[in-house]
Amino acid sequence: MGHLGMLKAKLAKLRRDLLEPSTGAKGGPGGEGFDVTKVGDARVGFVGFPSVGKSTLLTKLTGTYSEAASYEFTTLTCVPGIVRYRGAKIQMLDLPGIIEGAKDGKGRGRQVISTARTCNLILIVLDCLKPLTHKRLIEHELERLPLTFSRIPVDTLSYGPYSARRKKDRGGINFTTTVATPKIDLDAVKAVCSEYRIHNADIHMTDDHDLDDLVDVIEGSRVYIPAIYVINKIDQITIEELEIMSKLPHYCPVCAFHEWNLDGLVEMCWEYLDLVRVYTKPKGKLPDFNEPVVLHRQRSTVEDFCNRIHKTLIKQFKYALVWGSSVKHRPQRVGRDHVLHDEDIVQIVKRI
Ligand SMILES: Nc1nc2c(ncn2[C@@H]2O[C@H](COP(=O)(O)OP(=O)(O)OP(=O)(O)O)[C@@H](O)[C@H]2O)c(=O)[nH]1
Ligand SMILES: [K+]
Ligand SMILES: [Mg+2]
Repeated sequence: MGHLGMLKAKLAKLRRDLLEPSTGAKGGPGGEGFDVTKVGDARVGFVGFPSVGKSTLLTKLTGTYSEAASYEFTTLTCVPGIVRYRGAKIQMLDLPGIIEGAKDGKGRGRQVISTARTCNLILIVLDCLKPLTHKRLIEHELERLPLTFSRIPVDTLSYGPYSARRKKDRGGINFTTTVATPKIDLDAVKAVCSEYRIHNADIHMTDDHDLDDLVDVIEGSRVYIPAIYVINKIDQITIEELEIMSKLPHYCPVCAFHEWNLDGLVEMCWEYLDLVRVYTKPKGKLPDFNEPVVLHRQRSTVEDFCNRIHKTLIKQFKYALVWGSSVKHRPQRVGRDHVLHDEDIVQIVKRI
């Protein structure tokens, strides 16, 4: 027994070593995510402590096998699967378990967190027998997750007294102003940006403001990733306990193993992803209800719709005809800035 115990401990230690990033390769300030291609209309990442059931959940939800076992750190990499729901393709990512200290580079923590940043929704998977302690620890690890800038299109970063234009990957921080003797200088701006992990941006100030204003502008432009707490293994608790957990906001109780409430979870993901399905209608033909163009609610204008169909379509755009809840008349003629609703039908009329 003693010998077996020692072997088990050694094995666990070796598995943990496997997870440690090799010396010196800490992956930069944000760390590098796993190299998994984004496919589909939205991406959902599973984050949680080891052995809470993330891989079991992926296998049951998507049909893509991800190894599950009773020992910790069974999953050492990112395993993608796909769920098709209401005409949309949702990519789901099973990730290695994270442990306390993940964000400081423990285990594959940084890689997991970097990958989580690329998601449109995060499922924080908890074991219902230890939800509260785990929940606090995970939230602490994810604390820097609110995205700064990374999902905001370049030309919309113009707020209040500042306009900040984010460059793609290089150029550093530039600061320009029309104020003769500004209260702040480039070094100060750089310091603030670095706190927010903004490494490349052009920041222009038209009136004399201080650093607090800059912080407010950046704070105001942060994009948060929605999250659902998936409480797994509810086969282990009583109905009374389950009832309490079901009432908590953003909680979704499931049993991955027996596939209990997985439909409920997918429905909740759909709701939190806030997607908009738009059906295309070619002239003189019926709309295509099988393959909707799936947009995100924040980016669901007619122009966004066109860009998803073809890069150059907007250049030939004259107007669009829209049927659905976003318009009063059916059809109604609209311009490129018109915001589309879920299940609208659109016909693009081109200039000749
Ligand atoms: N009772 C019960 N056990 C479950 C449930 N879901 C998963 N398990 C078990 O929990 C253990 C861990 O499951 P995994 O899917 O490997 O967990 P994981 O979160 O992917 O673990 P790591 O990859 O090691 O981080 C396995 O023995 C599963 O069979 C469930 O709903 N109920
Ligand atoms: K496991
Ligand atoms: Mg796993």
